[in-house]
Amino acid sequence: MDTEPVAPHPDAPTAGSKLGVHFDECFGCGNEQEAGLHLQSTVGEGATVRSQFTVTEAHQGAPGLAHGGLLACAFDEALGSTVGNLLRRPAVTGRLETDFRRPVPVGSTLHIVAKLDGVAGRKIYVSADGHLDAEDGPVAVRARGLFVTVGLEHFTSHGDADALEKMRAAGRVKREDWDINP
Ligand SMILES: CCCCCCCC/C=C\CCCCCCCC(=O)SCCNC(=O)CCNC(=O)[C@H](O)C(C)(C)COP(=O)(O)OP(=O)(O)OC[C@H]1O[C@@H](n2cnc3c(N)ncnc32)[C@H](O)[C@@H]1OP(=O)(O)O
Repeated sequence: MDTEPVAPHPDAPTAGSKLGVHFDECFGCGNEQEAGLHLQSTVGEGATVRSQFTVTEAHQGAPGLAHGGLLACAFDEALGSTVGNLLRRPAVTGRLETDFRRPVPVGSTLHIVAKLDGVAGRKIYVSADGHLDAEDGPVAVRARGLFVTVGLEHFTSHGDADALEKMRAAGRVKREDWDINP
């Protein structure tokens, strides 16, 4: 199936909108994960989302340097948030590819710009660049992801049966936020 260009959903948040936490216990963005990444995201121009996170001592691999898997986690979150918020489709990561181009030291902030690249049926292609310490800083990490659209039952049948209720109770993602039959 050919990949088609994709535009944000008509009800997607507009450029400049700050995106909230989608789940308090999420390692990527949640407030209740002390050692988590606490990624903060804002919708950018076009089909983009801008995210930042600061590397702490909890994220080390080698002394003083971010663990590559943790950096991949940041991109998973940034790309997933781009898909979820801009397309309003429930989707999970099928494939995540990362290029580590420069070391990322503890204390540095990664500025991630993620964009929608296209869709082919249930497959959603996204990519992102992570700039070191400034929006126009050198690219330290680059990632490409394939997300696959799923039904909401993916989360309740494979994860927590009460997943949707828990997110709704916390004022987070609601069933009506999703375009379930795009
Ligand atoms: C105001 C706005 C409100 C809106 C609300 C927004 C709020 C914010 C929202 C959201 C933020 C979220 C942030 C979270 C970020 C983190 C995300 C994660 O980390 S997710 C966890 C890790 N991923 C998994 O656990 C998946 C495990 N895998 C699976 O469950 C399955 O393998 C699945 C669903 C991916 C696919 O399984 P199948 O049986 O449904 O479908 P099949 O046929 O296998 O695949 C469909 C198509 O995709 C391709 N595909 C699947 N995996 C692939 C791969 N690894 N590489 C290449 N192609 C792959 C296949 O070849 C197929 O393509 P062909 O249709 O045939 O062309």
